[in-house]
Amino acid sequence: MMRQQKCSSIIVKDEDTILGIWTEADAIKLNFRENDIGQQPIHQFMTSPVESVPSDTRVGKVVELFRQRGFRHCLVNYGPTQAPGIISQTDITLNINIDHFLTLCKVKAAQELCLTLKQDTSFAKAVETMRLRKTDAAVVIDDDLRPIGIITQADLVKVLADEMSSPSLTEIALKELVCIDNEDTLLSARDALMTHKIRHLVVANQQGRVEGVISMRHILQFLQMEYSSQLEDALSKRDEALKRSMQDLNLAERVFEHAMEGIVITDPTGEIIRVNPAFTLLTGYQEQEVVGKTMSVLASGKHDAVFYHEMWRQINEEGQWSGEIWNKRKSGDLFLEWLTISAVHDEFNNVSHFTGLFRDVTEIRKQEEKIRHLAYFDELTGLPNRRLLKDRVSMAISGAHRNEHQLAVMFIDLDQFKNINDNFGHDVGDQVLTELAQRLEYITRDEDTLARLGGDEFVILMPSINSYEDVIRLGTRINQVLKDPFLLSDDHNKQITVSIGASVYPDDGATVEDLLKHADTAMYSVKANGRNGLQLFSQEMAQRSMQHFTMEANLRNAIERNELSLHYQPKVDVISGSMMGMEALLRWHQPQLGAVSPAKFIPLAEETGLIEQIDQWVIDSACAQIRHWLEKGAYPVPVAINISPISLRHRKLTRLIKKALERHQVPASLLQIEITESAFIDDMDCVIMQLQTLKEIGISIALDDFGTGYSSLSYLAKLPLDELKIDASFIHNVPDCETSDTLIRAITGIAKNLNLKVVVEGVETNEQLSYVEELVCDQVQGYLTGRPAAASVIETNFAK
Ligand SMILES: Nc1nc2c(ncn2[C@@H]2O[C@H](COP(=O)(O)O[C@H]3[C@@H](O)[C@H](n4cnc5c(=O)[nH]c(N)nc54)O[C@@H]3COP(=O)(O)O)[C@@H](O)[C@H]2O)c(=O)[nH]1
Repeated sequence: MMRQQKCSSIIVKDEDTILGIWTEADAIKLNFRENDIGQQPIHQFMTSPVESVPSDTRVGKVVELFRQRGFRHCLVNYGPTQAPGIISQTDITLNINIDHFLTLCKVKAAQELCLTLKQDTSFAKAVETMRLRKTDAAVVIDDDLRPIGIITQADLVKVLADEMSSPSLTEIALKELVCIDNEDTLLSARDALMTHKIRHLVVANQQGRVEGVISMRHILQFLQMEYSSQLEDALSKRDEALKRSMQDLNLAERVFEHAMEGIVITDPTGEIIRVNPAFTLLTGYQEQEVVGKTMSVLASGKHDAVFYHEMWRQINEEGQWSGEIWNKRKSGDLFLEWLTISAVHDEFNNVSHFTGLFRDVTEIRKQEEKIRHLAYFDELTGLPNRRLLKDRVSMAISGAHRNEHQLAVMFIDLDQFKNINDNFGHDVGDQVLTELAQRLEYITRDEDTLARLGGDEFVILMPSINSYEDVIRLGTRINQVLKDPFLLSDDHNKQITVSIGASVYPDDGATVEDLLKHADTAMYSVKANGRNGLQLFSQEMAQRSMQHFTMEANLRNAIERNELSLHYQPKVDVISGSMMGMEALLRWHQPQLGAVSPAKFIPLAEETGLIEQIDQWVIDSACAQIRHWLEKGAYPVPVAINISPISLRHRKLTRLIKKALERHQVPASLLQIEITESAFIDDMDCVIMQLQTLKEIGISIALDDFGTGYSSLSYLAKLPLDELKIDASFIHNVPDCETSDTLIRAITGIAKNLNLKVVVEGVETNEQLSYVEELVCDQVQGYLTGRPAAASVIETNFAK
């Protein structure tokens, strides 16, 4: 029946019920050794149940089914009203449009190793072998192994149909044997199968040796394999993409939820759809309070319609806008935010959403503003700083130059501000500076600039003055506002004074630097002359300031360069004329400048802070010298050293002196300290404490230059003094000057009452000595009894 119908399968039915299918492949299941094989009922050998697919099943699915189950046929169901059809591998191979693909593939990629049967193999044996090897074709070969025919499942069906009993293989392998090269394309293999209407081609290599067979099944299986691998590839790519997009979505959600920036998503009309938690945190609005509303819920009212119009124009034209915008929190507080609005487009390039991303920049802007302010203003007083002052002076110079007028720069420095800091602490110092700034601001004009350069230095710029008188008038006003004392502590008020130096454009300089430098120089001149005053700059000052500068630079190296030395001046007993002591006087021999007077360099050292180092050197050198004299066996007399008020304020002074005495093994009784009245001006208690300690260890103390300073006699009783030295200026005027005479007598009287030794300084003449002899004075010190001299020279006095 199959041969008549030229088909490869038969559906076996019982009435309308399909029981199974019998294909050529099932023929291989038959036992061809049995004689009545053709009489066996078909249901014993058919495949049942029949695999079926709905008619709309995709070809790929059917191919996959064939591959999984090893079928070559499958029933196609058209529903209850229509008879089913059969789809075979051949149908698929012939009908799917895969020519292009088949051209690209070679026969060897799809061929199958074939079963070869010698031509004298029995038919039953051949069928058995084919069944066991599960092959649908076998190549019959001659004794030289050359192919002479091919047996397929269709040939087995033919044997059945013709009821042949034990035919030889050459009898049934009558079908044309078509060979194909294994390098040929699958397309030519398929075409050869169709052209010759055969199921199998023998695949031979270039030498004509049988390599295998290829059939429609093999071609289809190959396609199927390729198809599934490509499908698998496509599916895994799709899965990967899906996974990635899920991850992306997940990530986007997490970013949305945890972002520090507020995020708002609106629909194309601007209606809010979603906001993130940061939005709530920044604006105070919960999501449900803003969903369905527009962003105008946050409007601060600080921006006009033009601003918003321009913003939306940019979003519509460029898809994005970024900028700073003031918005309003739910609480009503305004805040500055950095906002980026972006348009989101769908696949048709229509706006599907708008996203707004913002962060609160109010604090950052405030900080920036603060940094900008700090760059130009002093933090403590809020006044313009040096940088801003320089800008203003520069502008004022341009204005003055253009309009041909004068301007003035006043340099103001607090007198003895260091003492306030040292004694009352930096907080009180800051308070004084702040109050001073306020008082100065009060008296400056709107057009003036009051600046703080740092420390206790202030500058007033007067951008336009009519004459020098204006500067002096302002100086007077400054003194007036300083008349009221400053409160330093609950029980301590202090009147503060300032030293002011002024320079005027164009007379004193044409540049910012020159005007400031010259005002500073003038201010220093006030300091040098006892502070608390106003000085206008002059050219001589410039010269002096230059010398000052050179001297300071040299003084810094004086100790290391061994340029300092001590000279000694005898203190002589008025009655006996014996040397009772010596005063060590510092000498500086600078190679270029020559001998520089201590009257010049000591104030400079005090100003620059070098004095402490110098005083240390003096203490150590004097002790070393005393030890030297002691070792030489010289008659020991106390050596007085001058200690600056600045060193006296530091507690470490007593420690230094003690150490020097120890180091050089000098008895404290051979050392005397000379101090001046100015040492008590600022912190008398501290100085008294230091002196008491020194006194306790046996050092005697002399008060120098008495009568020239503050001469407040009340403190004399409080001080642990041993000696009072009457300043040389008094003795120079006696006996002619009555005032000096009265004063000397009064001073000696007080000293005697306080049980203090009296030394008269500056005695140069015998007349002055006679005068002193009449008084009840103890000692004299002056050129008459001995000029200050080097240690080696003074040694000769010991003998006297
Ligand atoms: N802190 C320190 N100060 C010191 C030190 N050494 C000196 N000085 C102080 O420098 C000032 C000037 O001192 P100097 O130039 O040495 O002058 C002293 C004497 O040479 C001078 N003198 C002495 N007798 C006479 C005299 O008969 N006539 C006259 N015209 N001058 C005379 O007087 C100065 C001594 O002054 P005083 O100290 O007040 O006794 C001076 O203030 C020194 O104190 C130092 O090491 N450290």
